[in-house]
Amino acid sequence: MEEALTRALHAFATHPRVLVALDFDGCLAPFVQDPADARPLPEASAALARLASADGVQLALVSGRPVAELQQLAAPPPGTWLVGSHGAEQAELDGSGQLHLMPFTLTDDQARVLAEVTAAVGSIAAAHPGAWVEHKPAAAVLHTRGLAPPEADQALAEALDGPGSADQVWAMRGNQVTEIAVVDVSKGGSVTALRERLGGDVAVLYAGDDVTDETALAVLGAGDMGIKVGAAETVAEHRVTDEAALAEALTRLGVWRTSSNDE
Ligand SMILES: O=P(O)(O)OC[C@H]1O[C@H](O[C@H]2O[C@H](CO)[C@@H](O)[C@H](O)[C@H]2O)[C@H](O)[C@@H](O)[C@@H]1O
Repeated sequence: MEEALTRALHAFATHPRVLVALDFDGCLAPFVQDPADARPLPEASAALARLASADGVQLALVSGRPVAELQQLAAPPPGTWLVGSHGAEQAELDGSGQLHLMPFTLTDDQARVLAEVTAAVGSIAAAHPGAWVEHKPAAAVLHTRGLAPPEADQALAEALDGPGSADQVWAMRGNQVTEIAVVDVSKGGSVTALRERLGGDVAVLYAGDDVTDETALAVLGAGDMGIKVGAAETVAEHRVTDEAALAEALTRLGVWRTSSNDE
């Protein structure tokens, strides 16, 4: 691990209260062809369990995934806060691991727009064999991981320029996906809300790999710590090469955090 990252993590570990907020796909879990097969690296899961057991640490997963799916795939420790659908859904696991989901419903108008968007994205997928549509509570997602790059780029652009440019929708590019949502949410707004929920007096570590994570990395300030996973452009101050390197960083943080509490 780079010396600057080690030093920053060590300093971060000394804050009395910390929020450790993490993206899931491409961050805790390596990318796979079928989203249902994504799982956190075992080292990442062990690090989360250690962090969750430390005093003064609130753990949160902040994902584009629907909350129910995030819980099932990530299997986070009891006490973890969950943000799903890029901020549209909020939930928390209580001390015994029971999920409490905040009510979330679309208006009739949003439901109508989602149906239109879903149909349009379905037509684009049908025109590009190998592409497919993921259905979320507030969005339709065109997946192109099964396509060769030129066609994948074309299909993703068609989704952005077509249904993604309609009124009352918010389109975002992700890793080999274009997502079109009918609610205006972001991971940045979610991280700010999580901080406020803790009373504001808390240092925040956020790690993520994707364009959608940049909004969360951008709301960090003095005393916080942003970590980009991978080589893409970022506003984050720190970077790790891949999911395994992030798991190592989280493990160190957990060890420092728990050993300082033992002293
Ligand atoms: O915010 P995240 O937790 O990073 O979730 C982002 C999206 O992740 C999933 O798609 C991505 O991972 C898939 C499995 O590795 C991969 O096949 C796909 O190409 C990636 O874009 C998920 O399917 C989306 O709903 C999430 O928004």
